[in-house]
Amino acid sequence: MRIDIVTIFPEFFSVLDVSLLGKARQQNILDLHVHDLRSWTTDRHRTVDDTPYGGGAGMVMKPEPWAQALDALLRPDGSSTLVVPTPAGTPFTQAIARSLASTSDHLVFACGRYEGIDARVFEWASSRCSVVELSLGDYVLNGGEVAAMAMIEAVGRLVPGVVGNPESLVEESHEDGLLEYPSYTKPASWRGFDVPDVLLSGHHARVGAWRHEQQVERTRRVRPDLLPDA
Ligand SMILES: OB(O)c1ccc2cc[nH]c2c1
Repeated sequence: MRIDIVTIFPEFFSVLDVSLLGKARQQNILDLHVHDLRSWTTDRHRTVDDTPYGGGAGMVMKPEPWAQALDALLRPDGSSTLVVPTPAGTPFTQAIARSLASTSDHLVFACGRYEGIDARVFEWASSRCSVVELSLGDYVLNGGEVAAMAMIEAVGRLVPGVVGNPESLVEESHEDGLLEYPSYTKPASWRGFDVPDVLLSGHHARVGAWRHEQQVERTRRVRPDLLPDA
């Protein structure tokens, strides 16, 4: 999978050189490139923003630098997916992460700043690629970079070969629509707190049943909206 990120803060993504995603880059499993939007400006001040039509506070990102960047990065065959982090987007979920990981092999992340990107950019881009506007949650960040980082990690880890043991992806929160069960490791008794006996029983069927019960109970308590009869 190739991932391109366009931002005015390219240094923000230097963290993608470490950990699992960094290793995947070194192994050419993930082909990840970060671009400075100002590379596509033409004026002496490398301007990327201007005042909003209709008035109001803040500035809006100019359309032309974005169009120049996307013209350079989007695949001519229309197979790219343009991912736009925005508070006004569709809530990002594990299902969307799975969909992006399995149906797109080229993602371009457009990280906005200020009050956002001129809306015409996405109208223009929609004839050149799939445009997906996604929200990290019902709160507002100062720009798209933090959201893009979270989305890139959630998608990147699902790409085959990135996570060493694919089994570890199966029993995670949201993978089966439920929150994950509580996990424990040695010692069996710690500061007066004991690991549930069933986990020490060696009885796999009972362990499996207990873990599912824990998932349902935790989901009902913390995220009842995820339960099928919600
Ligand atoms: O909260 B967010 O996900 C988000 C995304 C993009 C921009 C651009 C300016 N503010 C933003 C906030």
